[in-house]
Amino acid sequence: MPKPGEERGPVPSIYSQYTRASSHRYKSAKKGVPFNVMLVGASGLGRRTFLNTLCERPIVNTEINEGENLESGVVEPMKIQNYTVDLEEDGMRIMLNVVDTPGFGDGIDNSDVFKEIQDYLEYQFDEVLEEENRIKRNPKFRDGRVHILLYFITPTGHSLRSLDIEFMKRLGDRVNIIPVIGRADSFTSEELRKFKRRIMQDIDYYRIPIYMFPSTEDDDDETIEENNELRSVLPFAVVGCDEVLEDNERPIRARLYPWGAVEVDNEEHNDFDRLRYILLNSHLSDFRDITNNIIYESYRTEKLSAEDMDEDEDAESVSEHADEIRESGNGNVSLAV
Ligand SMILES: Nc1nc2c(ncn2[C@@H]2O[C@H](COP(=O)(O)OP(=O)(O)OP(=O)(O)O)[C@@H](O)[C@H]2O)c(=O)[nH]1
Repeated sequence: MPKPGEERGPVPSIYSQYTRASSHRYKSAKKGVPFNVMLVGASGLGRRTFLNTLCERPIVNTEINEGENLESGVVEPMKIQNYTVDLEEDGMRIMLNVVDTPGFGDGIDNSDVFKEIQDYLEYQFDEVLEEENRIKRNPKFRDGRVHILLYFITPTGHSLRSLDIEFMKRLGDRVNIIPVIGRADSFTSEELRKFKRRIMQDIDYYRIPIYMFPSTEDDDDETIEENNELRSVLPFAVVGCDEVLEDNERPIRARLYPWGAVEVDNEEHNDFDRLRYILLNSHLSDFRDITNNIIYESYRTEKLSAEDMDEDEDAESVSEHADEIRESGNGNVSLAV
C-alpha cells in the first residue's frame, strides 16, 4: 500500500460525472439565488467569526462562547443552528442560509454527531423528493439542500485527525466539501505551505471525496486555468475578524498583533478573499448544479431503488408464502398484499 504522499490512482469521485449544466454565473439576479452553506469544525476554530466576516455584518454574537463549557469538562451536545441573510454580490441577490454546528467534535465518540449531520443533509433531499412528487407544488417551498460544506481543520501543523478523515469520507457523497484551515494566522508562510501539502496528501491517500474544482470538456481555457489554480490553493487558509480599522480613510478588516496586522481581505496574508469570491460569485452556480444534478440525483436513485427492492422482497415473501400454503394442500388462497 502506498504511503501518504506517494502516487496513487485518481480518487473515485462523484465529480467524474460532472458536466457543467449552466453558465458560470446566474444572470437572473433580481429574483435572488438561494444558497445554503454549512459550517462544520471543532469549537474555537473561528467558524462563527468566519460567518460574520463572510456576511460583513454581525450575524452571530461571537462574544458568547459556544465552547466555553469545554474547559469545565462539560460536553454540550451539538446544535444545528440556521442563520439567514440577504446579500448582494456583483448585482446578484443571494438568499444565504448558513447552517452552523456548534459542539461538533467535542465529545469522545462522535458517531452520533456524524449521523445527526448526515440525517440533516438527507432530510433536505427527502423534502425535495416529496415536493417533486406532489401533484400540486407548494409555491412557498424552501429548498434546504446544502450546496457547500466548509469543513474547518484544526491548525495543528501535522496531518488530518481521524475525526476529520472519518467525517469527510462519510459525507463526501452527500455534499460538496471544501476543507478550510481555521485561524490560519498561527502559521508562518513556510509552515502553512507544508501543512497544506500534508493535508492534501492525506486527502489523496485516504481517498476523501472533497470538491476539487472539476473542469469539464466544455470549459474554456480561462475556466480550466482558474480551476487548476484554485485546486493548488486547497485547503483554503482563512483568517476571520469582526473589527474594521480606518487606515488612510480606507476601511481594513484586520487582526492586530503587537508585531503587526493580519489583513482579512489581503490575498498575501490568507485565502479568505478567494474563498469568499468562489462561494458568493464564481462557483456558486457550480455548487448548486452539482448538488442538484449529481449529489441529489444519486441519493434519489439510491433511495428509490432501495424502496423498489423492499417492495420486491415483500412481494417475493408473499408469493413464497402462497406457494407454501398451496403445497400444504390448501388451494383456496386469498392474500392481502
Ligand atoms: N488567531 C485567530 N483567532 C481567531 C480567528 N477567528 C476567530 N478567532 C478567535 O477565536 C475565538 C473563537 O472564535 P469563534 O468564531 O467563536 O469560534 P467557533 O469556531 O465558532 O467556536 P465556538 O464558538 O466554540 O463554536 C475567538 O476568540 C475569536 O476572536 C482567526 O482567524 N485567527
